[in-house]
Amino acid sequence: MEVEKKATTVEEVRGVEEETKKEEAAASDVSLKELSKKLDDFAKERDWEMYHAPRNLLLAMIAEVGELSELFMWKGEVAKGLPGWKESEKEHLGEELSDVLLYLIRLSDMCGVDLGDAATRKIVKNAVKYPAPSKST
Ligand SMILES: Nc1ccn([C@H]2C[C@H](O)[C@@H](COP(=O)(O)OP(=O)(O)OP(=O)(O)O)O2)c(=O)n1
Repeated sequence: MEVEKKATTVEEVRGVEEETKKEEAAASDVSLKELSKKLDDFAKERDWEMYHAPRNLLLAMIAEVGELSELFMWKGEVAKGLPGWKESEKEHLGEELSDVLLYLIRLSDMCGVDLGDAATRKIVKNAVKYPAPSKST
C-alpha cells in the first residue's frame, strides 16, 4: 500500500500551499492547444478515437449544452456572479461548461479547424462588422 507523505512542519505546509497555488495558476492559464493534446491522449489511451467522429462529437456537445441548460432551468433571470447559488451548484456549472468546451475543442480538431486561430480571426471580423462608437475627448 502506498502511504502518502504528509507535510508536518510549517515550512513543509507552506511549500505544499505554494506548489498548489502554482498548479492552480498554471491550470487556469491553460491554452486551447494544451487541452486539445490532453483530449487526444485521453482518446488514444482508451482506444476511443473511432467514436470521436465529427457528428458524434457535435451531438455529444449538444447533449452537454442540454445538461448546462438544466442548471438554469426554471430559475428565472440569474444575476451576474450567481448570488445565492451554492458552491456545489457552481462546481457543477464549471463541469458542464467544461464538457461543452472540451467537446467543442475536440470537434474542431477532428474537423481540422484551428479553433484559437479561427476565434481570433472572428473577433477581428466582429469588430469590423460592429465598429465601436468613437469616444469624444
Ligand atoms: N466518448 C467519450 C465520452 C466522454 N468523453 C469525455 C468528454 C466529456 O468531458 C466527458 C463526458 O462524460 P459523460 O458522457 O460521462 O458525461 P457527464 O460527465 O456529463 O456525466 P453525466 O452525463 O453522467 O452527468 O467525458 C469523451 O471525450 N469521449
